Amino acid sequence: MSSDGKSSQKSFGNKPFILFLCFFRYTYECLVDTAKYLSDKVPFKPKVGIICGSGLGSLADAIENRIEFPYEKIPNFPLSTVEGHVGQLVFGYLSNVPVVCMQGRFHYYEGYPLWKCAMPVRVMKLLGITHLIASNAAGGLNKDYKVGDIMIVKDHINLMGFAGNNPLQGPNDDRFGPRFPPMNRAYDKELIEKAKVIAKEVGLGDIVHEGVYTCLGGPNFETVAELRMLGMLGVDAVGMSTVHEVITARHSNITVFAFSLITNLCVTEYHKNDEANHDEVIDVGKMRQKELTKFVQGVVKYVADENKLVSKML
Ligand SMILES: O=P(O)(O)O[C@@H]1C[C@H](O)[C@@H](CO)O1
Ligand SMILES: Nc1nc2[nH]cnc2c(=O)[nH]1
Repeated sequence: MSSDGKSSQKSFGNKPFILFLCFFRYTYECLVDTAKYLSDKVPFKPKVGIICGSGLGSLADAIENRIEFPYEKIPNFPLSTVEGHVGQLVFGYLSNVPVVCMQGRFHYYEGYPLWKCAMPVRVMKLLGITHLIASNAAGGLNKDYKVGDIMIVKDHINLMGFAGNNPLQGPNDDRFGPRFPPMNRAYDKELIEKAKVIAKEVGLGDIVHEGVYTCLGGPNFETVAELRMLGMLGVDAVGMSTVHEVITARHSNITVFAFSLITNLCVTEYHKNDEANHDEVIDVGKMRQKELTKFVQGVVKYVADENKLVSKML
């Protein structure tokens, strides 16, 4: 939020007009409405936001003292339409830390513009989060990766942004963040280093990598030529999400940690006949759910201890 709280946007007094506007662009007032609907029903302020990727919804199952809001009940929220995405916002405690978790996310290929896909990040900011943990299922492009490995995201290539498709497109509201936010420190270096230690502690040590993620629009998986090009660009894992959520989070000065579960190996040879499919993506998520839950719990605990976030059960 800008210090003076001033905005370059006009604010409209009457509510019906605000809600009408929400169909075209999530104004600050519209998202305040959404956040207020939730905060009126949740007796604590979440400090860490979590986004569960495809097949990773089980990360939310460990949340205690939960309060669940199906997306269709939340004003102005889109709906999750993809298998492997439950479609609810879960408030509660993880490692005794107050959290809010998206059990299911939104994707560009579902027909939502990027600003709509990333709107829950702004709602979570308005609810009080200071840190975001984003997870996703991704294809492994780096030759060292195997199915079931974890890639901690050290950076991303905003491929969709190269064509100007960006969640921050359009008028900027200074109450969220600056017109031109820097992205060279998008992924918190300290959290990355600590996460590697935590990964070892939960038995993931020898399957954890650090790499570059990119998001394509989808819904198709990539061709051989596309993957070869991405490999030449230095991409280690390929997905269809996360980048626009991270850009939106960094715009609002949220500290970000993100990781990919490698659910399939990208096919970069014409003689190979393997084909990626969503069922396999979901299955790999199920295979890894126990260790990943412990991993995320460890990262959340570290964030709370390091930042002295309020951590008490109700
Ligand atoms: O939501 P994420 O990015 O984890 O899901 C990935 C991308 C597609 O939605 C899906 C394809 O199987 O996995
Ligand atoms: N774009 C993309 N997203 C994925 N999500 C899981 N696997 C893949 C993949 O191979 N490509």
